[in-house]
Amino acid sequence: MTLDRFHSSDVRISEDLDFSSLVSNPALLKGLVNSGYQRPSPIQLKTIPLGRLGLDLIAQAKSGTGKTIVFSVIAIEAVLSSQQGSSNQTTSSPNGAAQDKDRVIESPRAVIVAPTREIAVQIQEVILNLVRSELADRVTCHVMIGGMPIAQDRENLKNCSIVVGTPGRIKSLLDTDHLKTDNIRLLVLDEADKLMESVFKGDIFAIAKGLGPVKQVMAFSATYDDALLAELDHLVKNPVYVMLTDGTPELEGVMQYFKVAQLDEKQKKGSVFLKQDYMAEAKFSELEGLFTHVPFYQAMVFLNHRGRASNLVTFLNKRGWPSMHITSGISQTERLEIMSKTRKFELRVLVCSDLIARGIDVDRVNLVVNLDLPKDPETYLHRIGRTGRYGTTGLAVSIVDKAELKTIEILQKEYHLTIQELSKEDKVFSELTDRSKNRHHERPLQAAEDKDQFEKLEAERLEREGYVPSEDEAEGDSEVITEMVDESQEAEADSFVKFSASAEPLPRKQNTSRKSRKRQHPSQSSIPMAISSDFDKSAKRLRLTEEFATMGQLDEQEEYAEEQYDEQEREGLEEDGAYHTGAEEYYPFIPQEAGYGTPPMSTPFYPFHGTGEYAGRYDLPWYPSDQYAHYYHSAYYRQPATPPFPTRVFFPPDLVLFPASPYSL
Ligand SMILES: Nc1ncnc2c1ncn2[C@@H]1O[C@H](COP(=O)(O)OP(=O)(O)OP(=O)(O)O)[C@@H](O)[C@H]1O
Repeated sequence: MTLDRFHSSDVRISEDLDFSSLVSNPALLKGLVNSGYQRPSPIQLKTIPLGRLGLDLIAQAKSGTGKTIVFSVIAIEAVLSSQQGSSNQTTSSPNGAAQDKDRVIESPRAVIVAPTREIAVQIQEVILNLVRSELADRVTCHVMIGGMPIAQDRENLKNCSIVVGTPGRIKSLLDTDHLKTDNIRLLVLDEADKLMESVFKGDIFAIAKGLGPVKQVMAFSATYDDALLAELDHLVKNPVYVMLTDGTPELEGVMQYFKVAQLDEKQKKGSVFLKQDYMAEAKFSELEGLFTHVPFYQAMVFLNHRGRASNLVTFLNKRGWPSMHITSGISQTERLEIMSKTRKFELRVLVCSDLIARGIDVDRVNLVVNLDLPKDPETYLHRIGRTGRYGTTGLAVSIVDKAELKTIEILQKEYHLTIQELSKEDKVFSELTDRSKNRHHERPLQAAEDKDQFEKLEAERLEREGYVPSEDEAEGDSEVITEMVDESQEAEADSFVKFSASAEPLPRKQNTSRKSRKRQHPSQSSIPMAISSDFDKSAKRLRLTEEFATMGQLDEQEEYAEEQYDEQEREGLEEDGAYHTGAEEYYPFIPQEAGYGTPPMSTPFYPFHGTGEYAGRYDLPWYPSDQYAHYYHSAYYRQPATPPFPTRVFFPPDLVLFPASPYSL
């Protein structure tokens, strides 16, 4: 439900029209009104009539301006119109509702593909809301995504008018002939530019081919670049283009700021490892300051590091901000649970990777924070588009280190984004934090129960305000580790280290999926070679290559690839209809007596630091010796670096694994 409140021109239309001029079926119209949609947005006004005519479309409109409704309405209308005149046509009541005795058994008429499971689930919810009151018997919609039992999909396909899913799962249902294509007339690609990237492209083209020639294809996104548009042209024949933004699709209602996190003098002298760690901590405490001063209802915090995501969640929960995190390493059931908690307002903060930078719609999110900057400007725009939904207002703050400032400059200069500095001394900051003023990013909470829930969460948090971290947490055992570093080489090593920012204009990374790396013998991998050549025995330290320094970081492409891998590789395991985590594939050798059991897939990889083949095969941060694996492990988890080391598990021929510390888990 959407409140009657300020909406920016991003979603306002000048015509005095409502949905009745766009939708002919009275039951669908009622569904729109019941879901809170009165007046169409510009993209809805322009695109729904074209889609209903059966035209191929490539449409672009800013984040949160209602693209989902466009293709949902077109898909539902396609189902309804295909039922007219067919032999199993229902007897409709005067208002368009079907009689029970005439319940329609459907084979799919439309397939909607989205790059992530969360987006697919969200689209299904929108469609079910639209058909709930009067069309539930005529339009069935099921979501088919990786990480969930495929047997359920096969069952659901026995009566399903609209399939919504992720590429890998849809392709495997097509390959196994469970998804019948005879009646499919419409293919929708949501977040189409993402679906044209190498991770998905093969599957998308295979799906389009599998569906046969006579299809309407519609593609939607907030961002396209020329190369991806050219790819799309091979798929969407003779498209009508509806492009609603010139240049950068910056949302009018989202104010963007950046804030620089600093190290103190003592920290600046730390080792490169420790400086990374200190910077992460400095960013955490900037975030805490921001949360304490700037009022918000819900926030999404993006970062590029799985291990740090779980550390941040621990940090925030201790301080009274109920938080959870979603990255690709989390099992699908858990991911859905976390999204549901976010939607129910049980969480104040969702910590996430770029997996959910796109498409996710949580109306109460009025603050987005980047703790690391993303790799490309499109992802930046998608991230900040998680607030300011449907022309409302929101705040986006990037907490950056000095190196990342360069990326901010690129976003400002080359992409013409208005990102202002936010420093505590600023007027802007005091305005944002002045509770007596009408803050531009604050929006009313929609439901009465939301207000109660907000008060409850705030009261709980205030009780914990003034949380003092334990000594371990505050200082750790970093001194011990610092001593291991030869300071004379500090500057040299620093020159190898780059955080996520780049002086180049935000390059795209190549797709290096876990699948491909997993199968590579370490001797074939460039990463171990690069490290070992930089291992200076006399100085007893590593010289960091850029690749090495960024290990442990999440890569957006890689995360998406992992989703695909999960879907395709586990297919065989799911024949019995049970859900297999795949842990047995990833950790076949971890012996029970080591004290772990088999870790679930949701276990982040980064508590482990390995050497030799183990690291190469399982995509762990790689070290040339157990000493250095331990060194990094200790620096990362703030454990003493002195022997005795934590339990070591040896695998032939030269495999060493350090267990995660209790601190990190
Ligand atoms: N006509 C409308 N009137 C009121 N609210 C609307 C309307 N259309 C969409 N909305 C609401 O706007 C929000 C954003 O819509 P939606 O998720 O479809 O945007 P989007 O353009 O697909 O965004 P993204 O690019 O992030 O995927 C949703 O909460 C939706 O309920």
